[in-house]
Amino acid sequence: MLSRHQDPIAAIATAPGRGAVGIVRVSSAQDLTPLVNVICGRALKAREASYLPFKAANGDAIDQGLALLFPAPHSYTGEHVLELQAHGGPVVLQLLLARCMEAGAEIRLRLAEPGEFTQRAFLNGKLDLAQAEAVSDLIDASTEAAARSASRALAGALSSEVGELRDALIKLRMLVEATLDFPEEEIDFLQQADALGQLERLHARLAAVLDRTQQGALLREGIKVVLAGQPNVGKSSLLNALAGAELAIVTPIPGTTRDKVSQTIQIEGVPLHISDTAGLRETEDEVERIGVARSWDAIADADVVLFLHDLSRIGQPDYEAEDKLITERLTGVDPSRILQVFNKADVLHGQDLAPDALTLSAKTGAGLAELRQRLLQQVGWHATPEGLFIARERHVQALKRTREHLQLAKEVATQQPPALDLLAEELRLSHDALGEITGAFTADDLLGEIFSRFCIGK
Ligand SMILES: Nc1nc2c(c(=O)[nH]1)N(C=O)[C@@H](CNc1ccc(C(=O)N[C@@H](CCC(=O)O)C(=O)O)cc1)CN2
Ligand SMILES: Nc1nc2c(ncn2[C@@H]2O[C@H](COP(=O)(O)OP(=O)(O)OP(=O)(O)O)[C@@H](O)[C@H]2O)c(=O)[nH]1
Ligand SMILES: [Mg+2]
Repeated sequence: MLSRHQDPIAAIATAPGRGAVGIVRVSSAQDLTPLVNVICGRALKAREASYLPFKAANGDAIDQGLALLFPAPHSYTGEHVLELQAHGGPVVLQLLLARCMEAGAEIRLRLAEPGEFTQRAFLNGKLDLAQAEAVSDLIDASTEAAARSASRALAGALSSEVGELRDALIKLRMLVEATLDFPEEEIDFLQQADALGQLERLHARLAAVLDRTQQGALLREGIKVVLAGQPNVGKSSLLNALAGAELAIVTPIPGTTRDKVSQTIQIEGVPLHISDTAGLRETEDEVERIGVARSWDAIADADVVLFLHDLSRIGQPDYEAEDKLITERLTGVDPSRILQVFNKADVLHGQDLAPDALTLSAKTGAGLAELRQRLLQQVGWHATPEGLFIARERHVQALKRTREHLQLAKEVATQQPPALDLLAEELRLSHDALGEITGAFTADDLLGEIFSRFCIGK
């Protein structure tokens, strides 16, 4: 019996809906000649487009289109791949897919699951896991910078950085393992080869790759920013100013915003998921109270909280007391995630504000450019998008685990005499963690999870 990963599969590869051209594709470990003969009416030359009618079971043409056969292993999946490029109507493509299923019944053709074509490309060694993820990230890219860096990751930018680290790690492992086999020479051997120096250089290189990977992950995941503060300080006005659109309702009435309003904007290609929230205050109004509870949830979940203050009310006892209450409740939030922002600078300029406080006007736009820079700085964005590759939090975590084991290895190696078996073990664990990025050591359920997030036909 064939395993799930060897069944022939078929899907519509193009986006649902109407389009100029639509593609049905089939991938199979077995020869596709019989299927081609039935649907195309003749044999196809390898990797050459042929214009012909796609035949229904009764011999009628479903459509006239281009057929392409990529014999294994020279295809996207590494298997035999047939592409039927038809006119891009949803009904035509459904008919064509149904026709493939019917004609492919004999080879037990089934519908592909999301990401299954790319999963096969991975399983057949056409792409490693980081590249396969980049395929999905390229399709999902929401900014130009994200698309460019996904394309670089697809071309293997992250993979080759990881590959270089891995090669250095393997060299070191071999040295330590060899030393373990000749205990009488052990210390000399390691010293001669400058094992500690190698370890330190590897550690430094890993730090550089980790930094670039973190930048790449920022580009993919973006940052959650929450606008918080008392009613009427200008949170909704600031959201609108940052988004450049009238998204949230603005009025002089305190308590205008009840529900969270969110919008994704980009700064230098980094996606910022901004949420405007209900003004924080004690209230008898039930709807507003629910809104305020949601504000606190949003604050707890944010990467950055912009705590807004109203310059025109600073010094007023009621206002100050309310701000103090909010400040007290914010002590549960990591202070490095909070930015103090003083709004309405057009009315009144800063008095004795904290030195790192931001002063701006949502109304005139003064100070917004500085806010944008501070937001990027706050989340550690220091890259120029050129040469960057897209990455995921998963990659960052794997690199951090790699670093932890290297750190432990360094500690063992500096002891006198070093415990060689421990050193070997830490290097092995480090190597395993690194391997998770490209999929050399990756659990099946994680693979399933990664590919299930792709679109169907990819
Ligand atoms: N029509 C069509 N366009 C497409 C795809 C596709 O599957 N079909 N792709 C899919 O998502 C992307 C391109 N990816 C591809 C990757 C490898 C091969 C391929 O045939 N590789 C062979 C031969 C390489 C060569 O000629 O140098 C190989 O790897 O052996 C094809 C498409 C984007 N455009
Ligand atoms: N002069 C001046 N007025 C502003 C500025 N920003 C907001 N306002 C005014 O302040 C009032 C409240 O603004 P909103 O943006 O609705 O305030 P909010 O913080 O969202 O208020 P709630 O939704 O009630 O919590 C409106 O009348 C705005 O026009 C500013 O920079 N300068
Ligand atoms: Mg509001």
